[in-house]
Amino acid sequence: MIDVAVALSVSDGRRRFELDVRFASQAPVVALYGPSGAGKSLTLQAMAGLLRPAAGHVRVGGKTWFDAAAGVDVPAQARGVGYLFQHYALFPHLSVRENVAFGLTTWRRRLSAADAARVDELLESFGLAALAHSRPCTLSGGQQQRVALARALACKPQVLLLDEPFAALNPMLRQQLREELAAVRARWGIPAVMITHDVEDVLALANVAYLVEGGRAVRAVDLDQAESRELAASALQPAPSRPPRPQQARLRTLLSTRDAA
Ligand SMILES: Nc1ncnc2c1ncn2[C@@H]1O[C@H](COP(=O)(O)OP(=O)(O)OP(=O)(O)O)[C@@H](O)[C@H]1O
Repeated sequence: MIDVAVALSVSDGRRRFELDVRFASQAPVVALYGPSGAGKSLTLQAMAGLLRPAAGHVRVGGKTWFDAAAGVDVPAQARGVGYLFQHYALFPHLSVRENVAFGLTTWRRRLSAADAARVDELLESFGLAALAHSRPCTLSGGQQQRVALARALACKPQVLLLDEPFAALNPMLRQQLREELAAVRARWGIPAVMITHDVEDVLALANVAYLVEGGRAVRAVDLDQAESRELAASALQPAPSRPPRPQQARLRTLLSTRDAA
């Protein structure tokens, strides 16, 4: 169960943005979908403990990571989050294998045999074994993305937080990597929250999608109950100026929760 209710305000002195996002889902893959600047990345950062909300809570898999009322605020490094950043953020001076193993090592400890086996399994799963000793700058975009995914999974996270995981890839690679991610995520049984602008990502990977607009989750779409990809895609269009269509009545049934809260 992923249960998020975060309220916070960010300001750089001239601009101010109010975030008040709530959603709760048992789904293995939750998508946060919506226009640029809607508050999706801030939500993920608050889940990861990189931003401290003024109010609300973050609960994942029965554990409370943050609860403003109860004074709970588990440090980011203790939350068990596998975070995939938009631009991968690989360490350029480390090899592929060292990047994947990064979260499992400390400056004085070598990898345990079990951790080393896990790293090797991830390298194998993502087709990276032959590149294990290469540096990130010598890899293609798709290969770099696989390294970032493997690194996010290496520390056995409670949840994967994926910020636009496929945005930098060409359409063919996107499709391939969606399939790889879906397979590996399911095999390791780790729930994920994914930010995306791309309806295809939602349709390929998510069980439920929350449309985020203006700092709020304004609508939930249960994709497991979607009657068709077309209907699900229609349901995810932002509200303004959507022309009335014959499917509208059927679409309403897709919107299992009109207000995501
Ligand atoms: N430190 C900050 N100070 C002021 N405004 C901020 C700060 N951080 C983020 N914002 C603003 O908050 C809003 C939400 O940002 P956020 O990064 O969550 O959007 P997003 O939905 O992830 O967008 P995108 O899809 O483009 O990545 C944006 O308008 C952004 O400019």
